[in-house]
Amino acid sequence: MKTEPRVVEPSEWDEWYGKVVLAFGGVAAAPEHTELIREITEFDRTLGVWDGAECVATAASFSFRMSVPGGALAPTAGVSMVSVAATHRRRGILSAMMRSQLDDVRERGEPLAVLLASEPAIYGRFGYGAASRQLRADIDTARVTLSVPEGTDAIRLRKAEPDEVLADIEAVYARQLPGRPGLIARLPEWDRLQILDTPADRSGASPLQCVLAERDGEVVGYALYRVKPSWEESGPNGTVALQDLQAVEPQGHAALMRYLFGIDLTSTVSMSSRPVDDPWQHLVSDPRRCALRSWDGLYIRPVEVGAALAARTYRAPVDVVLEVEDAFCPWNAGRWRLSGDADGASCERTTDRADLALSVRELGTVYLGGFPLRGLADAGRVRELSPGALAAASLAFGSDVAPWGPHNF
Ligand SMILES: CC(=O)SCCNC(=O)CCNC(=O)[C@H](O)C(C)(C)COP(=O)(O)OP(=O)(O)OC[C@H]1O[C@@H](n2cnc3c(N)ncnc32)[C@H](O)[C@@H]1OP(=O)(O)O
Repeated sequence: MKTEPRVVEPSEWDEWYGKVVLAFGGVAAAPEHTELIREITEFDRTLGVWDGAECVATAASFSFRMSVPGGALAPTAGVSMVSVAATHRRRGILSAMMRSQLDDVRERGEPLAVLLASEPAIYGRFGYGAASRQLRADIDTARVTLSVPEGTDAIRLRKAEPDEVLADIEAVYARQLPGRPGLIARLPEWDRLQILDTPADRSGASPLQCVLAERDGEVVGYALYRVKPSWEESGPNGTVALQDLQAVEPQGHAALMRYLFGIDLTSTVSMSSRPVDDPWQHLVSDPRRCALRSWDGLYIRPVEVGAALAARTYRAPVDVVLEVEDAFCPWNAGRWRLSGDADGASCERTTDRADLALSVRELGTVYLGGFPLRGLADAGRVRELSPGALAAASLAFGSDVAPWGPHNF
């Protein structure tokens, strides 16, 4: 069998997408969901592997722009829908697709690739590092109270149908982009994917609901959520399942959270993908009763190390030579001098002595500023070769705002 991945023709897409669905458990999405996925498909970035007439593996990427520390939007390949048929697994097909895809991303001049992994163990070997975490919480709103900041009462809340206020929602999301590393600028049609609402998406909960936060008539935040009712011997015990919440100011955020806490007949607000520094954590009376925990979030792969490191800014001045190891994309291997500060950076090849040694995967982990280089050094994954270099670089790479990837793909 020829395992060479090749680009998928539009006429092959149904077969191709059917294999994606099968690999993820075989539960077909609603027809409108499938149609939307087809519409957002970039066919020249959609790979398949065929065994005769049968598609046995899939991998797609999208032409995203991702917010990096400093606020620039860096061209980034968004990798998704990766699968290999159970009949063809563990014979190197994923590796062949990753090879082909990363070569293509490089040719396109995109310095970074990003993905959300179905399983954390898959992508490290291809140079992807876990770069953010996503906060999960189940807040006991019957017992936990919220103290909102002064001025919150000036926010007006308005219920709306998500599709009728999509432009307002998107305007708030777009305003967030430069301030939070990891956010992905929305491509055309992807806005509709975020509010897709078919019975299959609901798992027994209500249709998607939307509440807007307005100040003086201007939309400053929104929450998208469902309510899952539950009736028990002791009374109503429903759950508010938060899908997305964005606010451009503290009072908007607090007003939306207070609203969610107060929805009648519910006693839990549940969330599975929030930034680890989500501000409501500073407003609650009892964080223990919020059942806080976290998952891995974005996985970042510097595809062109020099361009990737020059695309972001640095929290403190840095001038460091990195010895980078990259077995899968050897064009990155070797020494790079990174010089930068809060205004910009350059990263060029050098023959100077190295200050720090690390693999490209570790560079991916620290790229968005969510994990310190210091922690990786303590784990033995970064080596300090010049005394003092680690502390300076660790400070410079950090971000005051935690990276977060709420954009589904
Ligand atoms: C961004 C996304 O789309 S995430 C979605 C990923 N897809 C899925 O989870 C769907 C279900 N799973 C699958 O389709 C497949 O099992 C895949 C795509 C994860 C792996 O495909 P395969 O063709 O079997 O992988 P391949 O044979 O190239 O394996 C390469 C190496 O990765 C390892 N590997 C592959 N999958 C996994 C895994 N799930 N966990 C740990 N290691 C893995 C293999 O053992 C192999 O290691 P080796 O080089 O040391 O021998």
